[in-house]
Amino acid sequence: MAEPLVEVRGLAKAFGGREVVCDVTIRLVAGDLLGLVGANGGGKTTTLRMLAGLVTPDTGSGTVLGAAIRAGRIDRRRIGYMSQRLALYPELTVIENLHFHGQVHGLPRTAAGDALTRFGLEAVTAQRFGTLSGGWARRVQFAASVLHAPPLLLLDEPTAGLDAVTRAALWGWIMQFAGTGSAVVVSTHDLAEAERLPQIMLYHDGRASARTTPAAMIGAAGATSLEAAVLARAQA
Ligand SMILES: Nc1ncnc2c1ncn2[C@@H]1O[C@H](COP(=O)(O)OP(=O)(O)OP(=O)(O)O)[C@@H](O)[C@H]1O
Repeated sequence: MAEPLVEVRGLAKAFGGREVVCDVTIRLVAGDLLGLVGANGGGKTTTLRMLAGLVTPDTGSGTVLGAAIRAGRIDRRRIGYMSQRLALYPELTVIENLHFHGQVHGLPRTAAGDALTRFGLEAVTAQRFGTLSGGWARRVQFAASVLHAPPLLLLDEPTAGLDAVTRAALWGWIMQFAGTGSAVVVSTHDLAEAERLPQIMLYHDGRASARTTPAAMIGAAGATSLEAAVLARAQA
């Protein structure tokens, strides 16, 4: 059996005495593409931040890339993390940001140029990151998060607010990246998008359903779409 890249059990996190993630268990091996799906405020971002080593779980156990999740030793350099906030340097141009990112990861200088071509960023090469439109900024963020070919890629609502063409391109790159043998976790509240993912966990108020396929969830609800299945669950 393949060695897990992530194997965590019973993760929980509270802020100000309110539990926002409760008893979440995730196991990922190379090639997995898992969607964390559900309404705003359900705990998806907090889960991703715990996997990224940015938030320490209050309880739970297990490892992320071999490091104990509660010991604060997760090697963040081996993780690609795309947050909902625009996390690159606004005053640097696109190529400068990618060069900087490449340098941090010890990549050859050619890596940034390769990424420009791969993700169709030539038109904005010399533009300051802070002046990009939302769609271009997301593309650049995605390029930065995969530049170092991390074995674990965590994407928080990567397609939120994007037009249909950019969204389709981004999903294409996400699927392609998962196919290279890394594990990818992607959060989304867009159920039509989630329906295309091979595996999902449905979040509601900090609790996540067992991992399943969209088809199984639709079938179990006797519904015709993931959206209808989730609505049926919410009204049950
Ligand atoms: N650092 C924090 N301090 C206090 N509360 C927080 C903190 N981080 C998250 N929360 C709260 O935890 C809850 C879960 O938030 P989280 O961002 O994990 O959900 P989400 O499913 O990703 O939602 P969204 O889709 O809106 O990003 C929310 O009510 C949020 O306000």
